Amino acid sequence: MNVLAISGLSYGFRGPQGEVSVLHGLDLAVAPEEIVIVTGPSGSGKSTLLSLAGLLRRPPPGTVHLFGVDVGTAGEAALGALRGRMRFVFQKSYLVAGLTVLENVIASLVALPETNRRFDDIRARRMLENVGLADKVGAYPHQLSGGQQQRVAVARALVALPELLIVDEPTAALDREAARIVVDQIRLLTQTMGCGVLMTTHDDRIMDVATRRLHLADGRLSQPPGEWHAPC
Ligand SMILES: Nc1ncnc2c1ncn2[C@@H]1O[C@H](COP(=O)(O)OP(=O)(O)OP(=O)(O)O)[C@@H](O)[C@H]1O
Repeated sequence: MNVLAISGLSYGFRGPQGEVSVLHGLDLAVAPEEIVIVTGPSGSGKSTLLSLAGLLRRPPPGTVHLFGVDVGTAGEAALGALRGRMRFVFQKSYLVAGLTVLENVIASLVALPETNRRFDDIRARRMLENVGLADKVGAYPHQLSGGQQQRVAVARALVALPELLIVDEPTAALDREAARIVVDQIRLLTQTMGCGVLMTTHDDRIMDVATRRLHLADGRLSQPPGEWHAPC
C-alpha cells in the first residue's frame, strides 16, 4: 500500500482579490522505499503540497490518503495516530532552544509507544553518531553552526523510524559534505526500514538520491524538464 496517495487535489488561498488557485487536480503517490523529489519554481506550490500531505493543512475530503486513511475526513484521534507515523524536516531546524542536542532528539521519541524508555537515549545517541554529531550531544542549539543544527533536525526526524518522511529543502544551508550525510541517512532509512519520502529541493547536489522526480508548475505535476534517469 502507498504511504501517501493524492488524487485530484486542488487547493487555493483566499486573498484580497478572491480565491487564488495554487494546485490543480494533482495526482501523486509515494510507496514505501521511494524517494520522490518535487522541483519547481518559487511560488509554484511545493510547500503548500507538503503542508497538505503532512497534516499541516486540511485537504478536501477524498483527495489525500495517508496509510490508507482519508485525511480530509479523519477525526482528531485518527490524525494523532497518523502524526506518530510520519516526521518532517524543514529548511529551518526548529530545535527547542532550552534542550540539549540529545534531548531534542529524544523528544521525537517520547510520544511513541515503547516499553523501555532507556532505549530512547541509546537510539538518539546512535542517530547523532550517524549524522556526525556524537561529540555535540550535550551542546545547546545556539552553540552549533546552522549546518550542525540542521543535522540534529534530521536525526530528530529519522530516530523515530517514520513510515513517511516529508522534507522541505533540507540541504539549502548545508555544505557539500553535510548535505551528503543528510541524504545518505535519508536513503538508509528508506532502504532499511521501507520509509517513503516526499522531498522538495532546488539542490542539484542531492538529486541523485531520488528514485523518482516530478516537476510542479502552474499547479500541475509533470516529468522534470530535460533528461533525467533514476539511479540504478
Ligand atoms: N497562507 C497563504 N495565504 C495566501 N497565499 C499563500 C499562502 N501560502 C502560500 N501562498 C501562495 O501560494 C503560492 C504557493 O506558495 P508556496 O509557498 O507553496 O510555493 P513554493 O513552491 O513552496 O515556493 P518557494 O520555492 O519559494 O518556497 C504562492 O503564490 C504564495 O504566495
